[in-house]
Amino acid sequence: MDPMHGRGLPIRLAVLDAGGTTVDLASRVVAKLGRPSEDALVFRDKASLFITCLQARPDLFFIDIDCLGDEGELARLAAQHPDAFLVATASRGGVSRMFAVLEAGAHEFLTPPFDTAQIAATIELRLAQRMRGTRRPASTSAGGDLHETRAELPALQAEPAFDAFVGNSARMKAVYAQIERISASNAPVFITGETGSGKEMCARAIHSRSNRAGQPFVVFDGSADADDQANCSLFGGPHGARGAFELADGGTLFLDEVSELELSTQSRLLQFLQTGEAGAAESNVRLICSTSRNPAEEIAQGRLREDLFYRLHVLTVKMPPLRERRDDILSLAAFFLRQASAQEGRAFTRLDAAAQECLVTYEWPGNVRQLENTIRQAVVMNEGSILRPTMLPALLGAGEGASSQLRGPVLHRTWSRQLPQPIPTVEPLWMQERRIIEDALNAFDGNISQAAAALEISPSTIYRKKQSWAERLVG
Ligand SMILES: Nc1ncnc2c1ncn2[C@@H]1O[C@H](COP(=O)(O)OP(=O)(O)OP(=O)(O)O)[C@@H](O)[C@H]1O
Repeated sequence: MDPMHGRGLPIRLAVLDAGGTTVDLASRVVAKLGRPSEDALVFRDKASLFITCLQARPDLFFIDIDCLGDEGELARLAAQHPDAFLVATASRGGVSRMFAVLEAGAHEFLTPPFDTAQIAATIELRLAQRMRGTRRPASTSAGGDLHETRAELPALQAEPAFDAFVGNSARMKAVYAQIERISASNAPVFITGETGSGKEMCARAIHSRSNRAGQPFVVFDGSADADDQANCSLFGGPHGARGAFELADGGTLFLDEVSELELSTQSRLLQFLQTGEAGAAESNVRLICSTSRNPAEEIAQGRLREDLFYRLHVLTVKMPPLRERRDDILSLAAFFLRQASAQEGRAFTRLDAAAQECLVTYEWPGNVRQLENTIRQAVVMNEGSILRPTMLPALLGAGEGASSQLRGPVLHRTWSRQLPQPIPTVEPLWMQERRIIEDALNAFDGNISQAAAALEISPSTIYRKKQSWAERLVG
């Protein structure tokens, strides 16, 4: 049997369009396909498109590229829906734009005037080729497939992708490539990135891939000691006390938060970079420094010596914040869930769809460390095999407001050391409604038709509600 190839199975179409032209085009094209189709999922903004489609798994996308933003977002959508057929539209084209859009993962790039018959024929052909033998079973009805489609979500990759790093987003792949290139050199490395984004992990990966791998890797926290103490701790003290440079001899010294060192200690560091001497002795140490602050601002404020910065800034890595690589959130969450469950003796194996949605839409100002702490807290405080949104801190579910309050260019370091605190609120009506509907969906294992029948509403009401929650959560 070849269920997806059969013409009886309705096509699920998702459209992103701020104006209306793309919706109109999509419906005219789908009408010509000679296949049944479900009611189109129409989105006015990209955030609700991403969230809802993660579960709905459309077969066909019509995306107004101007509404989506840029080709990077298109690549993200294509990566999330490798089996779907992706049509990008724009009011204006151009060869270079067309190449960029197709390279990002679109199958077609259309600009007016649209030849709907031609487009339908192309899609028909490609759908038949691409969808043969894949995805939803033929018996699945339009309203009753959430369970099946969710089960078909690609298995979350819970294994490290590179050294100890979990995450296969394009941004992290670029970081992995940079680490590989940088490892072979002996030059200083300067790592920037918000707190908790993985700077120390990056330094460890550079060390473990370098020819110093068998030698010590010493971490020195520039924010930890007062000046005199920092000087001694780094360069050695009176009475032969060994400093971090000596301890790291032959290996790598990772100097975290370099701009928090006093300027006199920064001068001694500069001296090391100029002469190779740390304290009285010659030192064979590779220096990797980091900051979670903006170096330009630190220099402007007089907290970071400009000459030191330029000496350090030979090879650089920028760790992207988690909110700029949301593709990694669920893999990381699955990894931390498995790890925390094993360590805490719990039975959690997966996150339900609503919990996934909470995690994917949150801003994560404390980055990967905050995600790790959040999952661990949920695992420790709860029992069961499925992690649900009610087990997560209220801050994540609150979505609106919470994220914008916490968003900011420079996050204070101490933020990541704290777990998000629940915000006491009266639960708005739509949230209560969402909880009731989600409980019903859970009770019927995600089957929308059955949940709708039990709630005495229509399946399409559930779809509409889900769409409106997604809009509220990002709104
Ligand atoms: N890609 C990743 N995969 C798995 N774990 C990660 C990843 N990135 C970070 N972590 C984990 O997140 C936590 C924070 O990482 P790390 O200490 O490297 O961040 P940082 O940027 O150095 O933080 P800070 O600025 O506060 O010093 C660690 O427990 C680390 O193991």
